[in-house]
Amino acid sequence: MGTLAEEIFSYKLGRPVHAGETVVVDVDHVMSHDTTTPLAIKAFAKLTGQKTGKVFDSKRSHIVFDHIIPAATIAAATLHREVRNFAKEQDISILQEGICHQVMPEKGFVVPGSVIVGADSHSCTYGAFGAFGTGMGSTDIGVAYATGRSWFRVPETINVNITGTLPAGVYAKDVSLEIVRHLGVDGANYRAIEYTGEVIENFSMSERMTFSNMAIEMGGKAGLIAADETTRAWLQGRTDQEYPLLRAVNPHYERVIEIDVTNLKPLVACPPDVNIVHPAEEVTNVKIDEVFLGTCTNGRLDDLEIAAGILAGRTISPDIRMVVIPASREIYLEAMRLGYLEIFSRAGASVGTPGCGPCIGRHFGVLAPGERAMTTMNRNFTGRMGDPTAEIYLGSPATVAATALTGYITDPRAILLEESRA
Ligand SMILES: CC(C)[C@H](C(=O)O)[C@@H](O)C(=O)O
Ligand code: SF4
Repeated sequence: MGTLAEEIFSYKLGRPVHAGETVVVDVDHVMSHDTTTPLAIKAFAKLTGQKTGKVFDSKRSHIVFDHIIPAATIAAATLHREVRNFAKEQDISILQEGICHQVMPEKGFVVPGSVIVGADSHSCTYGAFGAFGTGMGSTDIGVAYATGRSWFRVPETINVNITGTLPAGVYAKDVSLEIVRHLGVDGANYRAIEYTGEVIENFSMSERMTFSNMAIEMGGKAGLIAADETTRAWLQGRTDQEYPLLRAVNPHYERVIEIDVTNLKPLVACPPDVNIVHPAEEVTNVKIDEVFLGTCTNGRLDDLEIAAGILAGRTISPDIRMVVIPASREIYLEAMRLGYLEIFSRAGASVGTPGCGPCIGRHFGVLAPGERAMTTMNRNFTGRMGDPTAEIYLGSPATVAATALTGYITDPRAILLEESRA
């Protein structure tokens, strides 16, 4: 009996567990990536003895190369080599086919009711599958690699209940930004956010992942959505594992937030914080230098489809550069088959290898001093995409595609309306 977070921990431990309790849990999977694994290896080596130590289970330990792939600098290439050597010693296969948070579910590692820890803050994305996924520092992940266990303080839960009908031109990302606007960047510190309501129930797995992904932008420990038939259908063919469809039972939520999306407009988060949210139509005078479509928030097939729909047969503003990076190889290949990549390329975009790309400003589209980017990312922190004086704006794939056409932040409804008249 309890919130979804309490139900998951109760299921894992085989006894009723309540918020506030500190528990030690056998984790189902442990993940780190090219940027965080080197530090995790240090912690792991300290704990286990460099030469003799073995990870708790090499099939449930995952290293993903995604943040700087292919290596952009000698330093990155050297780190990659160090991690490759560790992976070989430990019999861990390195996943090199996209962003960790996309690839982990695609490979069937994320099933409802499981607990997954990752050395990346957006590991909360797994909550979209009714799994308790959470990000931890590399030291904690080193310990999890060694022992297969992690400790948690079972979090209190904020329920975000989303109702109404999404207007045309408004997407899951806009709703996510609206939630951050409500809660603030620390409004869910060490809380689980549990998303419920008809809007969530009708959303695809991809749209649900956008929500769960952004839980950490409010300080959330997890961003949970109860698994259902949509989850089951997505997992079909990806895992043979049995799993429970857990849901909250008579939950006691710390807070309930009701959001009706019926009158929502396309939104933009302005720098330097994700909760500085304005309707796109109110910031249309902002001149943009680069647009970026991708990331673990919005680099999935439906995101590319929305943007391709807007860009088909058009070319981007000559004053702008556009970068498109599908979140995984699976998405890349499907987008290629469906002709989206051709649409982007013909429109004038650079299409990149699946991975994080310019999201953390390490390669493929860094910003010069004073430049501005309009992106589908989850964070607009100062300096994230390159020079510290550059600015980052966040919005939906539609807003990003519409902006690519005009060179200024553009409400996608303007373009969609024009299309429906034509
Ligand atoms: C580099 C990594 C540690 C970081 C994170 O944990 O989130 C990155 O993925 C990000 O999005 O800022
Ligand atoms: S795509 Fe961006 S937010 Fe997601 S894991 Fe990579 S760097 Fe972090």
